[in-house]
Parts: sequence; C-alpha cells; structure tokens
Amino acid sequence: MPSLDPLPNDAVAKPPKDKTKKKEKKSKNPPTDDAISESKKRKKRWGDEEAEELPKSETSSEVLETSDEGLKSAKKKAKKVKVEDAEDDGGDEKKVEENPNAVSNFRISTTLREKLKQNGIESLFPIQAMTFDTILDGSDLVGRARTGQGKTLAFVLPILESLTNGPGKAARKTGFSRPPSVLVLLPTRELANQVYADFEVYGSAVGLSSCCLYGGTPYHNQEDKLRRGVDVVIGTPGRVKDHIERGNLDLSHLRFRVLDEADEMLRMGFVDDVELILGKVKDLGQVQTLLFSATLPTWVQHISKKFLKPEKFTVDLVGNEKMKASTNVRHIVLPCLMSNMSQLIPDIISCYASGGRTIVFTERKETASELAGLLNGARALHGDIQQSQREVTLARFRSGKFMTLVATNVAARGLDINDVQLIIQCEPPRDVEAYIHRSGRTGRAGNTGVAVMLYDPKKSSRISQIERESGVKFERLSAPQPADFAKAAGEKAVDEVLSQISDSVIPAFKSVAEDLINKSGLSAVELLAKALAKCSGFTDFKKRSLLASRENYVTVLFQAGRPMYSPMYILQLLRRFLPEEKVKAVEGITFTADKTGAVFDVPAEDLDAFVTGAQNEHQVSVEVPETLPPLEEREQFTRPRFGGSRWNSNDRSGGNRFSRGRGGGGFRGGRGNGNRGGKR
Ligand SMILES: Nc1ncnc2c1ncn2[C@@H]1O[C@H](COP(=O)(O)OP(=O)(O)OP(=O)(O)O)[C@@H](O)[C@H]1O
Repeated sequence: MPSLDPLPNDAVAKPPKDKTKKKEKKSKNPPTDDAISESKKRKKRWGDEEAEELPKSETSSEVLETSDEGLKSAKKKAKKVKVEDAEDDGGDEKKVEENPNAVSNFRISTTLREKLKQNGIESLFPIQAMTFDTILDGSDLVGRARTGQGKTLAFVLPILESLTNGPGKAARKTGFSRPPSVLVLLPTRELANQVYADFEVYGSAVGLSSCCLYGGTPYHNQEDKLRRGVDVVIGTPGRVKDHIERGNLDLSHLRFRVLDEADEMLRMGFVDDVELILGKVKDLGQVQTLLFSATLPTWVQHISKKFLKPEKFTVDLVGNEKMKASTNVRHIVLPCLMSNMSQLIPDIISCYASGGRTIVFTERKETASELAGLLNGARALHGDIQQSQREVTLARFRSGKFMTLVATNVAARGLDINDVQLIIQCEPPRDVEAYIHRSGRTGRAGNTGVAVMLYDPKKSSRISQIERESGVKFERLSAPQPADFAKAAGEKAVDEVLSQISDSVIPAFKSVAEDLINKSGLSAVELLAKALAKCSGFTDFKKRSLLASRENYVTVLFQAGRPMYSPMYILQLLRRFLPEEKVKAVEGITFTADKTGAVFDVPAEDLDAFVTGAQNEHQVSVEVPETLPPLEEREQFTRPRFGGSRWNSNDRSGGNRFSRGRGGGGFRGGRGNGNRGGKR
C-alpha cells in the first residue's frame, strides 16, 4: 500500500480551553482498582488476547498529542503493550508491531482485524490512528484530513468496536424492530451508498446490520428494513427526515451521530434538516457526535458547536498547512474556450489519464449531459438523471465499462473510485472547497493523480484566487500539442500490437500491406506511423493555440519596443503591415504581466504574413513562443447567452458566446472593444 503524506506539525488543535480553569480539567473520579481490573478483563472480552487494553485518556479534556508526539506516543504504547504483555504473561513476549499504526496496536477485535486484512489493510492511516482511541473512549470529535486519507474508516472502525466490544455495547438496543444506534448523514446518494457499503462489509462481520436511506428510490424496502430493526442508518438528510416524519425511524436511542463531509452538511440547504434530525436524540449525554471532512471553513467551527459537547476533541491533519488540497496530485491549469473543449478534452485524457479513469466536472447539469454526448464513450452523472440510472452509471464506471465520467458536484465529494488518474474541471469552481474535493477524486490512499483545471483566458484571475485559498501552486501549461501525446499513445499501440496481435494474421494482411507500400507513395515507416495513429484513435492532428487552445490557430508574442496598454494601439500597429482581413482575424489579445508585449491568436495560415510583415516595421516583433509568458490577470464577466451548443467550435448556430465566429471567444481584431484588462 503506498505510503501517505507525513503528518504536519500542527496535527491536533486543542479542544476549546475552559477559560475559567487554570489547569486542564482532570476527570472527577480517578479510576478505582475495580475499574482497572475490569478494564484488564476487558482485553479478554475484546476477543483478542493480543489487543492490549491501552490506558484510557485520563480526562475528557485531555489534549490529543500533536502529530509527531502522537506517533511517538503510539510507538510508546506499542512498546508499553510489549512491556505489560511480558509482565502479565510471564514473559512469553508477543511480537508487537514496531509500526505504531499497525492495526494490531489498536483495540480492534480479531474479527474486524481479519476483515481489514482481507481488504489489504494492516496499518491505520494517520487520521484513523489519531482518532481511534478518542472515539472509542467516548468523546465527540471533529476530524479533518486531506481527501483520500481514510476518513470513512476513521469513524466506521471505532464505532463498530464500541458497539460490539466497548462502551457502546451495553446501551445498544438489540432484537427485532430495535431502533438504530448509529446515524451517518452524507450530502449525496452516491456517497451514502459508498459509506453504507463500508458498514455492510465491516459491520456484518461483527453482527451489526445497516441500511441506506436516500431519495429517488422506493420507500417500502427502506421501511421494511427499519421495521425489522437495524443498528446503523446511513442516509441523506431529505429521505432520513421523511422516514422520521412517517414514523419509521426512531433516533431517540442513538449512540453515534456522524456528519461526513460536515461542512457541506452544515451549509445552507442542508443545515435545517440536519438540525431537525440530530435533534431527535433524547439523551445528548449518551450520544457521541463526530464530524469529518477534508475542508472545514471557519464558519463550520461556529455552527458545529451546537451539535458537539464542549469538551470535544479536534484532530486536524491539515491544520495551518498552506496546502489544503491533495499533495499526491499534480495541479495543472490550461487555457481553453468552452467552444474548444470537446476537441481538447480527448487530447488531455490521452496525455494525462495513463489508461485510467477520468472524471470531468462541469458546473451545470445540462452542460454535463451535453459534453458527455460529445466525448466518445463518456457518460453523464448529475441530479436530473433518474436515480436508478445514476446507480447503473456509477457501477459501470467503477467496473471500467467506460472510462470517462462527466459529472456535476454530485460526484465532487467523497466518492472513492479505483484508478481515477485524471480530473478535469471545465472551469474554475465557485468555491475553493469544490476545487479541493473535486481534485481529491484522484491521488487517493497514497496514489498519485493529475487534476487539470481549464479556464477562459478572459477570466484568469480566478486561478490565483484558488491558489491563495487552497495553497495549490498550479502548473500553468497550454493545450497538449500532438507531439505531447503521440509518443505515449504510439507506445501504447505498439505494446498492444506486439502483445495482442498474433503473427498468424500476417499472411492474410501481407499482400494488402505490400500493395499499400507500392501504391501509396509513402515509405513503410510513414505508413506504419499512420497505422499506429489509427490504433491510437487519431485521424488527424490539429495544432492548438497556447492562449486558448484554438484549433488551427497559433499564439504569437507581439512587442513594439515600449509598454502597451490598449488593444487598439496593437491593432493600429498591425494595420501598418497587414491587410484588414488579417487584422480582423486576431483573437484574444492579452497583455503580458509586465506590459512589454501582448499575446494573441492568429490563424495558422496567416502566421507567415504576421512574422515577415513585422520584420519590416521599426521596433515591432512577432514571434511564436514555446510557452506562454506570464500574462496579466483578467476578470471579465460576460453573461452567457442561451441556446445553441457551447461545446462545438464547428457550430455556426451563434446564439451564445462560445461558438461566435472562427475559434470563438476572446477579443477580436478590428472591433476595438478593447481589453478591459485587470479586475473591475
Ligand atoms: N488504513 C488503510 N490502509 C489502506 N487503505 C485504506 C486505509 N483506510 C482507507 N483506505 C482506503 O483509502 C481510500 C480512501 O478512503 P476514504 O474514501 O475514506 O477517504 P476520505 O478521507 O474519506 O476521502 P474524501 O475526503 O475524498 O472523502 C479508500 O479506497 C479506502 O478503502
């Protein structure tokens, strides 16, 4: 299993200090001898002579160690286990894992340990190791770790352990039509199903049953399960609330309440239902509340106070770290107009997906459906699709029946899908949390991945805003050029030809191949190159502009020996050595950050005229840059017009800003609408 990020230094924020007291609160009743002997007995009851009863935290307000201390103390605990074992068992010392996060170093029963091992899990991830004891010992907790760091099992394991071998066992209701002991709330149906699957796998191993309550599916199956009695209810707030109101769901005996993706659950639109649901618990002293997310904006700390006990613990493995997003992901930005996306995205996938799955995020449901229809083999997932179809689509994506999913934020959070190598966001999302969660669909559990965010060159300022708020440092790249992906695709085709095509096919195709060489006028190598392109799914290669990925355009860098501030000035200089129709074809004038020049796109067939024409002009130069120079940040709000396809630059239907004229978008030569430059 790949290793995970090293823990940051400020992993654990202290629980809110009780300002009225000088010293940290000590527990009122220090453990009596009976309690100690009882706890020693308990290590047997936990069905695991190896699982050592680790000393409970002295007080509920005890500060959890910082991450480094946490790991050191976990090591000490491991050694302590070793020492105690030796004393207790007359020296037949048990092998204790040196790895402080080894599952066997935690109060996890043999049954659960076996089930974890079957799933390849023999060591806890940091967020799991840092929160396990605190949850098992009965505290409320806010947990934060970057995406893909195992937050789900961080609450699943201690909850199951508590209900079957620990403090939660005694109070747990049992028998037919029992009320649930656990409620887990999530923001989307897909995520609810995913967490339900984890509870099914691990809960059923220890005799606990679960059910999943979410909309778009019939009530009666869920009602039957609730009527028969379940231990764990996982669901989305809307459907959970419906079942409460229908009298199917009694939450008065809950032992655990969990808000996964807590910041999303406490956002407008969810918080009222969440508050109503969580308020159904009668005895707040008996219930533990756990909040987890990769993002916990400050406002969450305030609003969550009403659900958590004052002496809650916080384990924050992101803390004050600048980088809030996944550190296992390459974060790339790439300029592209909406009208060029359906042509560009397949090339980005060829370049960065490494044969794995790709999730493309759009802001709106209709654009997700539209784009999915334009991308070969892609499927759409969003809230307007019927629930049964959503489940089929996600299951087929998970099983690799298709490799490109085009989704809205319904797939942004929590979804854990194997081998997602590439995330493409069609435009900067509205908030930084969306960026962090979307890009976190790749690079999970210690694996690596690539997140590409496309942006309209006219709105580049959103990029630095997301950089500031997420701590991400984007790689500013331009559209992949044919050479970028031909090599990778060609090598893949060669591997397939050599490994999958038997020599037995040669006689049948040899004469056709000889005819082709004799008649085509191309060399054997050139013909083979075409055949490999065909195997790779390419029929032609179009050059794309660096500035906006415009097909059959080239981005040029224009300089005039003095700072420039107005596109009109540039157009006037161009008119000195170019005919009007070529000046009119200029697209997307954008000044360099130092204003000493400007870049813009010109039709590839006009490039020579621009370069040679400039040579005869005093102090004017036109060159083709390898990469974009640092450009002026731009923010321009253009109200999108409706109708027509915004995705296909070949579309001449007009009707919206994305398919206007050649190449679409950007400032156009000759109209002098000027670059409004900078932010307004
Ligand atoms: N201790 C572990 N060892 C190995 N793999 C693990 C461990 N814990 C969890 N995983 C795997 O790591 C992946 C990510 O886990 P999970 O989905 O819980 O992450 P997360 O932190 O909730 O992510 P997100 O913030 O995106 O919701 C899953 O495939 C899970 O099976």
